Amino acid sequence: MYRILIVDDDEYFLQSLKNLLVYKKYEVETCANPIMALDYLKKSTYHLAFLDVKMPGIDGLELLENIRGFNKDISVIMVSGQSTISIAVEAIKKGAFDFIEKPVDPEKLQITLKNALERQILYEEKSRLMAEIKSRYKIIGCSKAIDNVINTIEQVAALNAKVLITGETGTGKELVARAIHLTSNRSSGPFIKLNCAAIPTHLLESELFGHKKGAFTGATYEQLGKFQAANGGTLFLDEIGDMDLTLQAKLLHVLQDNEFMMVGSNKYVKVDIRIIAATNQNLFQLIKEGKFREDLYHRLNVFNIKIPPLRERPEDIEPLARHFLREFADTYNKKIIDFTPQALDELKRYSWPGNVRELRNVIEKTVVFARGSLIGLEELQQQMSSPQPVKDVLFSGSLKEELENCERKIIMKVLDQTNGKINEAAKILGINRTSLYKKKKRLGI
Ligand SMILES: Nc1ncnc2c1ncn2[C@@H]1O[C@H](COP(=O)(O)OP(=O)(O)OP(=O)(O)O)[C@@H](O)[C@H]1O
Repeated sequence: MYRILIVDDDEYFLQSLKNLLVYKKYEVETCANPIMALDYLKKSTYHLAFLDVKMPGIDGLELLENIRGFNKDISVIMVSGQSTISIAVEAIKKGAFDFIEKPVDPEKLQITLKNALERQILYEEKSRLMAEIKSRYKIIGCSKAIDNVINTIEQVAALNAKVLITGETGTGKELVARAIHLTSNRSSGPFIKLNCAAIPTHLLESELFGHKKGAFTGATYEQLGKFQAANGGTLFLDEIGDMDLTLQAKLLHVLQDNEFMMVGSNKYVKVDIRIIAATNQNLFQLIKEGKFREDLYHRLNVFNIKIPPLRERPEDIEPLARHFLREFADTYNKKIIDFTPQALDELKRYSWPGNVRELRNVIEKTVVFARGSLIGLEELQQQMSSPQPVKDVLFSGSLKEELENCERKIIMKVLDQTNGKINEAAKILGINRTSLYKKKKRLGI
């Protein structure tokens, strides 16, 4: 049953509106004191509130502002004896759902109530779905950015539309792609990932489309490609910015016509797949440089999900760190319950160039070596690749040069520690192998 709170200093109005609503089978409470109304709203759950605009102490608009400070969910309908358009507009701007005038016209009240409660049902359904997506796919974070990402996952999942996910390395692009797949009506089909940067260009075509026996030297048997493997499901093209121009043209053709030819074949094969692509590169820049086809970009970018780097959403660090702490304490059977306040501060202060992947790796290593039930600052710093705060660095060249020097030194040190083992070094640095290869090349290591 829907619960409604009516706040008005006019006892006669309170009682008559209450009678009307109780008659319509709503559960109603009344409050003649606006300050006390705040307590009511903090202690109990209501689906809807009627607030009188003119009340002694704090008026309805101020009360509305206060309520929005701690409760974004409740639908609020403002009620006024001498309404003006400007008050109504202001109320809507402050988050009211609608505005009704005294004396209340029962028919108008009925329509407003119906609309408000319908919005409430939708709102609750949306919050439930968002919470479910967060917990089912373990997408952790309380920032507005993460809420926006989840919102978009929920919107695009049911559509068959292509999605382009952008964001720096380690921000969670693959996690989001999997969440879209699992929330969609293709969830029982396969989710196939192809990392376009990890496969040499000459092999990528056959990886994507498959090849016939004898199609090229070494093709001793027929092999199906990722397109066929993903039939009925989702194909996740990671690092799409690294795909070579000739292959981009072929991919464009498949996206237009949903058909392709295996290497060495002259017959078209039809497939039913959804494409999700991701990149940590700036595709606009690549288009400008003639390295990425603009038409392909538009085909892939029907919906765009941009995941900001962790340093731009520091409020996510604490919930993520605690989540990974629980995960690894379980995995390694350790009785660790939390971080010390100093360790938490350090986590929040660091800029996380490798984003969530780096944070996850640091927490894993720290848990492995931890002794007590709390992770302290020192234990944590031992596992962080660059615990120095940025403000301690003395600049001598341009910022870009300094950053590159710093990056070069760290990568060389870690490579030295791991005897040149790329996989291990990438893990310590919190980036993937491909990114490490690219960085080595760019920095001349
Ligand atoms: N919001 C999040 N909540 C929980 N785990 C996360 C979140 N974001 C990222 N992760 C974890 O961080 C790690 C890296 O994420 P993922 O591989 O999805 O990043 P990516 O952006 O695809 O990286 P790359 O560009 O290097 O391929 C994974 O272990 C992933 O589960």
